[in-house]
Amino acid sequence: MGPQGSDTWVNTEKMGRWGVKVESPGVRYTEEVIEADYEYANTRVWTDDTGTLIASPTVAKYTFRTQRKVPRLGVMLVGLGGNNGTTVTAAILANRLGLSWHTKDGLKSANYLGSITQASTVLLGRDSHGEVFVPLKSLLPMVEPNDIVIDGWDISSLNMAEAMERAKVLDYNLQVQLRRHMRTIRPRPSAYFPEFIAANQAERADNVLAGTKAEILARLQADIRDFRAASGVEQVIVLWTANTERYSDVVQGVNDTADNLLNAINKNEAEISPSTLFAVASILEGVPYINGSPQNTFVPGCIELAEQRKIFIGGDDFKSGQTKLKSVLVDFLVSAGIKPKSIVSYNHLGNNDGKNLSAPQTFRSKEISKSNVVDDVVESNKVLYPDSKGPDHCVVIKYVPHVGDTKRAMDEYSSEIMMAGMNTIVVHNTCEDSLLAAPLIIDLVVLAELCQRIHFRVDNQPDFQAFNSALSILSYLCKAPVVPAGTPVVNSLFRQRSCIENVLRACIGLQPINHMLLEYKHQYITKRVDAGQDEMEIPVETNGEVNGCVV
Ligand SMILES: NC(=O)c1ccc[n+]([C@@H]2O[C@H](COP(=O)([O-])OP(=O)(O)OC[C@H]3O[C@@H](n4cnc5c(N)ncnc54)[C@H](O)[C@@H]3O)[C@@H](O)[C@H]2O)c1
Ligand SMILES: O=P([O-])([O-])O[C@@H]1[C@@H](O)[C@H](O)[C@@H](O)[C@H](O)[C@@H]1O
Repeated sequence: MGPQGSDTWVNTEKMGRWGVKVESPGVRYTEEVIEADYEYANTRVWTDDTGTLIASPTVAKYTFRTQRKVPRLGVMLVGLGGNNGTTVTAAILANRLGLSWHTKDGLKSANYLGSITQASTVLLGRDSHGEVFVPLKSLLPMVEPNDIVIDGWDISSLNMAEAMERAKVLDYNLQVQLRRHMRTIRPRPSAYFPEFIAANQAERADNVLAGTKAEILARLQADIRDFRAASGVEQVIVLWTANTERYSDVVQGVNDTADNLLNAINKNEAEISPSTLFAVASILEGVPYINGSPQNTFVPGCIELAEQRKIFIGGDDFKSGQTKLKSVLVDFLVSAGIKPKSIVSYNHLGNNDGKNLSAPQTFRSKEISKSNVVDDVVESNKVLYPDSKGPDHCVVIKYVPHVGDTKRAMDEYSSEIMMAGMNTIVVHNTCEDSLLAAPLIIDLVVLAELCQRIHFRVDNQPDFQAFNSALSILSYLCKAPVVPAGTPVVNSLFRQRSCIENVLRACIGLQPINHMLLEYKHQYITKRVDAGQDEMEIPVETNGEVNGCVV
């Protein structure tokens, strides 16, 4: 049987689904699991007593075990009625219904462009004709976004059809087709503490919960249980796509430990934000919580609570456009030995996110996440930055109502090149910001759900374990990755993507693609042999492999 009960492993018109099956002594398939032995090669570095840097190869033996049954997934969005919330909900409905709509540029159809799980491929290996690329989602059984059940909360009471219209993101002819489906979804009333977001958001806050923070926490937990029971979903993930909050102060005795955080909620402490309250509710209900905004939802006490309860948390702040490109350009420049000296990132947008970010305290949260994304690459090159002093870096966001969700981003990268030369790259980018973020929401929940089904054992450990609570594998999707203590923060986009690809490959017993192409870099002593309908040259002293393919 193939994944998810299919009876074939390769793409067929009938199924339209891909499934990759690995043939190897170290990979075992049962009805319930895919189990794979994997040698994890690494390099340990240390300095000996002469000051010489020593590098030593290491190998750890892992056994990965992935449950094959994909659960019916429910996703509860905090900020359901916002631009991102309405857009991702509409996209799932439009794809599920197979909708198409007329625009001035012709007939358009629903898709998941911008999602790496739904629209990207990975290099699997080589056959006798060359490289074979397969959809990333074919490596392991994953949730089908069309099957996701959406629910959530918003401080605005508009139903989802009204909220979609307010967002002004999707084409009118698509909205007309979606209206009757969207109007039946109405956000649940939410936790609203005005001091954590811009004052200008008060005008939409007509759907809020009253009571102490402990009473609100209990209500949010009840909402999660109610959704699970009423919808019949088997797994729930809560994801914050509500407004950016100001940073919470980390206060000893209030939110510095799990016990203090729970006590602080019971004492109705002021310095507990709505987003942290949602995180605590999710963790206490045993469901993963992902933060799509830049604020420090995961105060130390919240992280400790997640670790105690072994619940996944992920974030922060969707890495959707200007910052995503920055994490590529700076990586390219620095790894090419070119020295960025100044980076200026300006954008203006007119959606409600931009309106909320027009307040200094909420803008500061975003400024931090948009600025720190170059730190790892600067730190990686002491030839260019011996004192670790990186480039001048300026982030500007302006609220211009007229442009709506169609953000205008302008970036300037000025870099020092050889012999006192200067290189200046200017980028202009216009996009509907929510159409960049919505596919990331899909990827975040699809990957977080998959990680719940992956366990592994290392060397001779008797028991299988899960990933750490802070899901660092989600870093590719976030501006400010939340990682376990002591883990390096990686912002380089293609290092982050390689992490996802190679963890999925390890789960099916495949080594990382190393791009060395050694088999094409030396001359084989060959002989001509029959190979099916034609002849092929194969190496004489090998097991019949040529160009890495067994013939
Ligand atoms: N490209 C992007 O759109 C992008 C990229 C990265 C991060 N983000 C972040 O995603 C978040 C959402 O972006 P958006 O464009 O959808 O913004 P939005 O303002 O359109 O939507 C936010 C929604 O959250 C609601 N809300 C505010 N406080 C709430 C609370 N306590 N509980 C429940 N609902 C609450 C608001 O009423 C609104 O409907 C923002 O924090 C933004 O910074 C967006
Ligand atoms: O494009 P990007 O930097 O990845 O992310 C976006 C910012 O450019 C924009 O200013 C902000 O309003 C959005 O919330 C989002 O953060």
